[in-house]
Amino acid sequence: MIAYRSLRVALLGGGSVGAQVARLLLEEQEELALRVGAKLELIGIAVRDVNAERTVDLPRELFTTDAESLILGADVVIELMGGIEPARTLILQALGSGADVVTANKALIATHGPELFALAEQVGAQLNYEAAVGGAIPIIRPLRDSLAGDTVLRILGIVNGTTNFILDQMDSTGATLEDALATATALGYAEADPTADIGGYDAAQKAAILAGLAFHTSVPIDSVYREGITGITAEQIASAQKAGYVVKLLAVCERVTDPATGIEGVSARVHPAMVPRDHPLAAVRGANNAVFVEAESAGSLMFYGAGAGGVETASAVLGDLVSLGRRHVAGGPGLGESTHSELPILDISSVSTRYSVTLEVTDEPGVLAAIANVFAENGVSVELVEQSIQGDAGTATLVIGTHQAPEAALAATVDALSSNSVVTSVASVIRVEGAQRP
Ligand SMILES: NC(=O)c1ccc[n+]([C@@H]2O[C@H](COP(=O)([O-])OP(=O)(O)OC[C@H]3O[C@@H](n4cnc5c(N)ncnc54)[C@H](O)[C@@H]3O)[C@@H](O)[C@H]2O)c1
Ligand SMILES: N[C@@H](CCO)C(=O)O
Ligand code: NA
Repeated sequence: MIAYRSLRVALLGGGSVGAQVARLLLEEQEELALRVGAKLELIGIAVRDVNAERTVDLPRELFTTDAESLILGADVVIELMGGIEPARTLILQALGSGADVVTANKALIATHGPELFALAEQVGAQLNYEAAVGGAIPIIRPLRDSLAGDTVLRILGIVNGTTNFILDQMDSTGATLEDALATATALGYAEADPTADIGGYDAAQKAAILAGLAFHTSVPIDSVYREGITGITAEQIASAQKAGYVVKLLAVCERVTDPATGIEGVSARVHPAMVPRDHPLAAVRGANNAVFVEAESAGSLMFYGAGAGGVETASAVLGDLVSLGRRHVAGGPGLGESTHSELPILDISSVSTRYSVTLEVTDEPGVLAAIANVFAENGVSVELVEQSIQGDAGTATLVIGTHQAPEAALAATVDALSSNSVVTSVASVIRVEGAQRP
């Protein structure tokens, strides 16, 4: 096939991902032209500082600080600057001028997605964002396209590499959270300010994007329940290990029916969870990511690989570019977002799951029965209890595993336990995920 025309590509951002995208665009120019049916001509790279040191050797004349002028002459704009502004305004300008857009910007898609998709649809432009979730791992296109004929029931995702690395270090070496974070920082996994990762904010943005695609519903970022890993202790990891579980920061997106109202909707939440060691997600080690999808007809699927890294993420960006380049050549509008279901977004209190509750209690006759009674009174069924007596202090540690129970019932149980005279402290409450859907 002979490339019959040229597509002018403007790159916004020349950092970790942008520099690799630029390199691959230049090095693979001929092959990419054959795949697209048009030459992909890199017309410039907008950066903050044209003189900044770069790890990739790129032609100096491509760099500019004038992003607005650069996008004026582009057929395709690739946004790899990150952050909300000026990325949002530049993408709106690009779409408005008829250009197609590729972005890796999960923060922007999670917070301003509807505005961007509406404009893209209005002008018939394409907006692709495979790199926004799971870096190199194909997960956006599978949900948007391959699974478009199925009904997705639930997604369990390890979508943040930094926290997975930290929890894996704690699990495999017994390290504290502080020590594991220091290792992650020294190895370049964690940012100087790790709040977005360890606070679960990055994962919550990805959960909002995944839930929206899976359930054909707009899922605002502020409707995603979020807990980070900052409260996770070496003791919790060791206790989970003893019981045959591993602790992971999970993004859980699922169809739920509120037990109180019977309303059917969807829920998206991010929190640490115990996962059985024989679940495929337990095998996701280090900074890797994986998204486990349960669909009505397809059954269980897992998408696994590098969730970050400059060149790995560049793979997803180039895939998006080739895909929209082909459509650009063939003509016709882009793939619109599918949000026709607009299911109610239900609060975390509507969710039912299993829990592991660790209590410090006084060690005397009748305590076990009293504790069991509190669970029963609040409608939470106990699956197993483990007790370890702590020397001569007259206290014992109880680890109680529950059957599936509504979040609201568990919260009421924990409240009642906290004020019960035999309970010295509720040491830990952690959700248990990865069981078959009932
Ligand atoms: N690095 C990864 O592994 C990874 C993985 C998945 C997604 N992403 C996403 O990819 C995007 C880029 O990430 P990165 O790691 O390459 O970032 P980076 O910080 O390494 O690079 C950002 C680039 O954008 C330029 N830039 C930033 N603000 C600008 C402005 N106002 N005007 C002009 N230029 C500006 C900077 O000069 C720099 O060249 C982000 O949205 C990020 O969330 C990154
Ligand atoms: N900070 C993110 C980068 C990829 O989005 C992570 O640790 O996974
Ligand atoms: Na991806």
